[in-house]
Amino acid sequence: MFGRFRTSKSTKKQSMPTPMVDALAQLTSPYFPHGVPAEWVQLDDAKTACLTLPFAADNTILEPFTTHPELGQYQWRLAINIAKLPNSQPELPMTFGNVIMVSSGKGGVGKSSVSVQLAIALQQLGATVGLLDADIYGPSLPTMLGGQEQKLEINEQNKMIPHQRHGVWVSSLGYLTEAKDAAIWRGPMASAALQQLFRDTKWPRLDYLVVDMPPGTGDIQLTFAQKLPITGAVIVTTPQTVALADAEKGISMFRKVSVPITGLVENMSYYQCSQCGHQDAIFGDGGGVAVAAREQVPVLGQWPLDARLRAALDEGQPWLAQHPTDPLSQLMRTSAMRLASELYWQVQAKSKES
Ligand SMILES: Nc1ncnc2c1ncn2[C@@H]1O[C@H](COP(=O)(O)OP(=O)(O)OP(=O)(O)O)[C@@H](O)[C@H]1O
Repeated sequence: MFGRFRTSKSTKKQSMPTPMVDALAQLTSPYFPHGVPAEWVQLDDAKTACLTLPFAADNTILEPFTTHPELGQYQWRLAINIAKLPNSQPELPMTFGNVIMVSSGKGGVGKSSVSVQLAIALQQLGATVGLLDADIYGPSLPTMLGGQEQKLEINEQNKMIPHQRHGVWVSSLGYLTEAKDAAIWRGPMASAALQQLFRDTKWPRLDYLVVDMPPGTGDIQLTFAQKLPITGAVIVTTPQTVALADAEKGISMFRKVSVPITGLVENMSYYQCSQCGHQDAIFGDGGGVAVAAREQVPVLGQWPLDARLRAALDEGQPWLAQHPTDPLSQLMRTSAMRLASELYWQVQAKSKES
């Protein structure tokens, strides 16, 4: 289901009819804010077309093509060839793929859970993904992904070999030390350790590196945002008023250091009763969406508070990995697709400005 061709080269090139080029340019979809560039499409033959995307996606992105009066005359297939985008530190070499920081002003809003699930979702969308646990005071990724008993190996070049968990390459202090020992690290020591973890992990060729940041907007987050090559940041918040003020602080911190905010995930948006399906906005209704609108940040998704998500993470077996076709997993994959496309389009827009 999630396998993807990496390139779309076909031997014979068919020329594209003008109505098709026009329809592509005018196609409307959240993933294509400016239409679809004709060079992303290739006709395999008179009836089949291939869309090659520079960001991670699954076949659901083809829906507006297959239902379009003009484009729907073709059978569509999807290929991806993920672009390596410029980052916030142009002078630093980009060896980690596109770096996405997942951040929250307030603790406990589900930042680590969202990081894990976005990383797995991006991998399910055909990308090679790394996940860095920068939440140095409480590295929780080993619990959420499992494999705590297996310590990270160090090679002859003193580089850490990341673990592969549920298809994602993971590096965490929690795989080096006990979580309780990591908590003693403070200030400059923590900041240096983080940068070391970032650089001294022997990542394979990644399309995306998702970084689970420590909660808050203090010095450590600021140093990290300034010193590392970041492509975009994701803000996680609950709809609760106390979380929203901190989410806004996070947004302004990233803006101060010129890191683009790719989008916002509103986590625990509502609770859905597993018995009757009734939805209850127990942390308030749409607060994250309102902040996003005010700050002009795209909403990547509104995720429910769901006991199945929590139980799966507690067991080190994330829901997405265990139930990839479940609607809840599709919802998280849709957010990841939105993240990948926003990252691409925002960076494109910025490079056109400069
Ligand atoms: N949408 C959700 N539905 C159910 N449980 C959730 C959801 N999101 C997070 N949780 C649970 O809430 C708890 C806190 O989540 P998590 O550790 O991801 O938060 P955090 O913001 O990273 O916390 P910290 O500030 O400690 O780093 C975890 O037990 C997690 O499984």
